[in-house]
Amino acid sequence: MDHQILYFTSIFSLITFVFIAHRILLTKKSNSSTPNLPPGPLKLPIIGNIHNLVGSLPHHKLRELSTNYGPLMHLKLGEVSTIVVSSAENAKQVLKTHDLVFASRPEILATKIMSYNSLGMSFAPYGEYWRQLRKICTLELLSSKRVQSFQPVRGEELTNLIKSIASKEGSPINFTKEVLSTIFIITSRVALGKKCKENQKFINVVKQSMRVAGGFELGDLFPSYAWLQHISGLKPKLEKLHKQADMIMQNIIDENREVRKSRVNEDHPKEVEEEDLIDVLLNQECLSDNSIKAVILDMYGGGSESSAVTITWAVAEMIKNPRIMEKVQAEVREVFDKEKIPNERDMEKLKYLKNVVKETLRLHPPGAFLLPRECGEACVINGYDIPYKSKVIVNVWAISRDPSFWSDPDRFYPERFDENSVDYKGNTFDFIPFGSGRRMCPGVTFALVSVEFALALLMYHFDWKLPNGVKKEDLDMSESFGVTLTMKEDLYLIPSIYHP
Ligand code: HEM
Repeated sequence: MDHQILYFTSIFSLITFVFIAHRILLTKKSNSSTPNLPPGPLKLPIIGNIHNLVGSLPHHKLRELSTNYGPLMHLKLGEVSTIVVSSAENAKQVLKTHDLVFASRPEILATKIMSYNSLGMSFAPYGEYWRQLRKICTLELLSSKRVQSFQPVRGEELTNLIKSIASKEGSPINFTKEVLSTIFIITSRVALGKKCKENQKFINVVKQSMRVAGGFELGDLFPSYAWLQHISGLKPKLEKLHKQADMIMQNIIDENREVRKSRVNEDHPKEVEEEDLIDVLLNQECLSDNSIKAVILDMYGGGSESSAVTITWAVAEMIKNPRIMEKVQAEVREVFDKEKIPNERDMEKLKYLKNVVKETLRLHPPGAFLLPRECGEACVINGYDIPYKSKVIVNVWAISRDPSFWSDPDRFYPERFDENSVDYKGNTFDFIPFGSGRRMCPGVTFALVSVEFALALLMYHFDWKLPNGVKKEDLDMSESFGVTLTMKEDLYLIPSIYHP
């Protein structure tokens, strides 16, 4: 036994030694040909700047570092050359001036496993395949017309949410969970159809994989050492979740194919308005089953938590600022009362509520770093060399709190948008919660309709207060960094019915 322990310790020490020696040699070699990189903190052998990220949340830490090293910063995270962008001007350089150079995404273990080797739109390499998917998504899946056609599904599920909350009147509810579940169910029904029996199981698998995939992964930081992927245990966890998700989705696809066949035989195919996203995808002959499954996962991964978390942050901010909540409630109640019944069509009249959503996305962008980009060819920005294959992180969270653009930047103040006509199109680089350029979020319309209408209903039907005598000043607004920037603690609130 002792011999065995000695044997394994020696092997382990030898591997560690070879690894460290190899890294030091590589670091020296690359240092000798270092181009004029953007400034950044001193890089340590092997780990580079990983230690600089320890201690607080990554978006906070990177903003702190950028105040010392500037809005275009170079870090080495393990093996990965990383460019951090922390100002609107530099974001414009990356996302507009050099849009084409930065149109790809780096390969990430989680999406490689979950999205069938990055077959989804979010992480597909820039090129013909991605263009095809993007076209299908913008013209077929997420066009305004299609988003409108899902109005009954959204209406029904949001009504269920209101009913469920009303039944718990007077007692604390887990607001975060209630909203997240509803948004997941809406996505599920829109993507997979109402009758899918396994929706709830699928939702759970997707939720789990998002939990597991958030954060920096050791294997992604040292891509040339594939064995590191096994150390964190992430790979087997993701593989297991992928298998479960794959089985459920494949069943749904097969079932849908059967139904379509029998409908064609009976000579009454589905009307366009009845089509779920899966029908639309099955209509595209160019897509393999794996591509269809990867795109469905995009809808969940991209759309569910980000929309739900925006609603939760908005309500938390309003709880802290009762004046704002009262103003929103007065507006919503006046508009909806006039029409007798809440209706998505009246959303255009809710100017102040729309400002509240904008202000929420400014202070709490769900994608604090957008989705990462990759430098497709060496280029120069502001006189600095950006190496080929560098990973690019745009710290949107820092940009939308930049005091040189935003007065009193940390204050939740929706009125700032009364005079500021900034929109979500990604042309004003101090406000880019949905990104910008060719990889900008294709789900903006879908997201805004869900977020704004859900908020309007929650403000129309209920008054809200904190439970157990918690004062608004004591509400914990700490963040948790993951696939999306969520509240660290679930938000608990007591509803009282205003409009039954
Ligand atoms: C409040 C809600 C949402 C926010 C804040 C958000 C934000 C973002 C951001 C920042 C990106 C990266 C953009 C870039 O790299 O420039 C993105 C990409 C993406 N989003 Fe969203 N998103 C939201 C909702 C949705 C919804 C509802 C869907 C679909 C149903 C969706 C689907 C996608 C997809 C597929 C991509 C990848 C696009 C590509 O790489 O070509 N998102 N989103």
